[in-house]
Amino acid sequence: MNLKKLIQGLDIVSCEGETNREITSIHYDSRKCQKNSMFIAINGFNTDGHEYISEAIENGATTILYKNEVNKKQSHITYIKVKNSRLAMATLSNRFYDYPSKKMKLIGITGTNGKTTISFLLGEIFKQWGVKLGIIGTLGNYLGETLYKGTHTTPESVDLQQILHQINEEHIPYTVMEVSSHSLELNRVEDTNFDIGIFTNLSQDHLDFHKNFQNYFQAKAKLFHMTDKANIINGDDIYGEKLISLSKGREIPVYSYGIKNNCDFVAKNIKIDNKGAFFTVNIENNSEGFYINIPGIFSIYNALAAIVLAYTEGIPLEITRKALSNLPGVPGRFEMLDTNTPYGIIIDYAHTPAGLENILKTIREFSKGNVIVVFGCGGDRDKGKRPIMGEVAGLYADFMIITSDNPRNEEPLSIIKDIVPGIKKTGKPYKIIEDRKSAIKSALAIGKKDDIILIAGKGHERYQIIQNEIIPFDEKKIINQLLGEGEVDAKDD
Ligand SMILES: CC(=O)N[C@H]1[C@@H](OP(=O)(O)OP(=O)(O)OC[C@H]2O[C@@H](n3ccc(=O)[nH]c3=O)[C@H](O)[C@@H]2O)O[C@H](CO)[C@@H](O)[C@@H]1O[C@H](C)C(=O)N[C@@H](C)C(=O)N[C@H](CCC(=O)O)C(=O)O
Ligand SMILES: Nc1ncnc2c1ncn2[C@@H]1O[C@H](COP(=O)(O)OP(=O)(O)OP(=O)(O)O)[C@@H](O)[C@H]1O
Ligand SMILES: N[C@H](CCC[C@H](N)C(=O)O)C(=O)O
Ligand SMILES: [Mg+2]
Repeated sequence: MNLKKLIQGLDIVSCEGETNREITSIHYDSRKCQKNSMFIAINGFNTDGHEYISEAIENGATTILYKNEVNKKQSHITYIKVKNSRLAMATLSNRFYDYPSKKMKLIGITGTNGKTTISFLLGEIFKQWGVKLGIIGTLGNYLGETLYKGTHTTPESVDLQQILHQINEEHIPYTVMEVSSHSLELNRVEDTNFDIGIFTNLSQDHLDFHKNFQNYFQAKAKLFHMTDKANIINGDDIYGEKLISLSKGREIPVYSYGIKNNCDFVAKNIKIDNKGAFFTVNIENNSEGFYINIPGIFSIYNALAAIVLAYTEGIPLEITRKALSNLPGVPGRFEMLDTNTPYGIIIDYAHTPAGLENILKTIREFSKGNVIVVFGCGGDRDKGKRPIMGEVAGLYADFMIITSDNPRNEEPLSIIKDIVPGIKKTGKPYKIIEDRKSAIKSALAIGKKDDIILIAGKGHERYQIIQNEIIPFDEKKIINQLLGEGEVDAKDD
């Protein structure tokens, strides 16, 4: 694309050098720059992109978009100074790929827990409907049936617009994407045209980044001002209620869902067993029955969000009903392993106090024996959630093994030390085993008939992040190996 055209109307502080040149790609990482590309220098939290400008040029960048001062400018390079390089990157990426979000129906999901699960429920509903759906989220980016692995739940703006463009190229009419609070705060989704926004819930997470709950909520709330067709909101969540009042000022419909409050779509006649949950919803004056084959009250909330979206899109209720009752399972979410053990083993991605509480409460309801939980907390992430997770585990489990999750650059034992005071409040027995594999091994050795062992926190992840290294760590394979038997259950491998 011609640079002059690309930067037209952009809020530019200064521009030096030739603007009549072709830009073949846009990059925020100097190591990825190609011939005739644009490098956008971002002043990050760890390092400063401005330090890599010469490397970007060596790799072929001919245009540099930047925010801070740049010394030693080269005459054959174009330098464009802006006030906010992340924001400019989002605007330029959107234009570079010719506004891809405008050419599809885009559904954004935000909230602390449930985003990936709801996107998978929608994936199954659309599959049954026979309409292609792109999915962008924690598990990667699905273009129809093809999975492209990603590094973030919500990609950086350039990557996001490139994926949306690819979705257009493949003639996929709908996309559902998880919109993380980081992405809303860091302008990754700026200028993206969302049709519908879905809100799941808000509870403690990511306060390392947002600093306080109000900022966290404000970041999430942005999505509901970016939508132009409808907002679908959990009316039982207090932050959902706030969003409903905020959305009322907008000229688009707001559909609320819930169990307790006076919502537009309310689940009633709830019956939960160890395989799933049945409930009815009043739709067009008919009491419609649904069964989701994932247990737990939280599954009903996830199902409701998907049902409302499907209903408002005109998807026949029969299709939604069939999809929800035959879900193939969401990788790493309430994944009950198929083992020959006298106890059950569940792998789940619960990594927040609310997530852990929901899953443990659900297991508690159907477990005939003891509930044993193996978990830790991520390093370099919200420290405040650690003792709360300890307390939640103590309240609902019979025995806990506290271990490492992704310690990143923290000392695993100091993370564990932050969890312990919460457990101590409950007086429940626990053990500390820093090495996650040994912790799992110990749980398998303790397990007795009818017990449930929950291995929480890492879900679909197949690695551990220790310092800056990503080390292979596949919980299913490890359990398999420890049990010394054949395949445990390799359905999503
Ligand atoms: C807090 C956060 O989100 N940080 C993101 C941010 O990093 P940053 O601003 O600190 O960047 P930096 O590492 O200081 O580097 C500054 C710039 O120098 C560039 N650079 C760096 C080195 C080099 O050799 N050359 C070069 O050009 C980098 O590409 C970058 O553009 O911008 C980077 C580039 O896009 C992201 O990779 C990085 O995600 C980090 C790795 C991360 O872990 N993010 C997590 C917390 C996250 O975003 N999670 C949410 C999900 C959360 C949820 O559960 O809801 C997500 O959407 O994935
Ligand atoms: N509606 C819900 N309410 C509370 N907890 C939930 C809900 N849905 C799922 N969970 C719990 O949270 C965990 C994570 O679920 P999921 O991956 O769907 O959330 P997410 O919002 O995509 O998380 P992330 O922010 O990490 O992408 C699940 O493994 C489960 O334990
Ligand atoms: N999306 C979440 C994932 C947490 C998963 C957990 N295993 C951890 O590393 O803390 C985050 O970035 O906080
Ligand atoms: Mg997710």
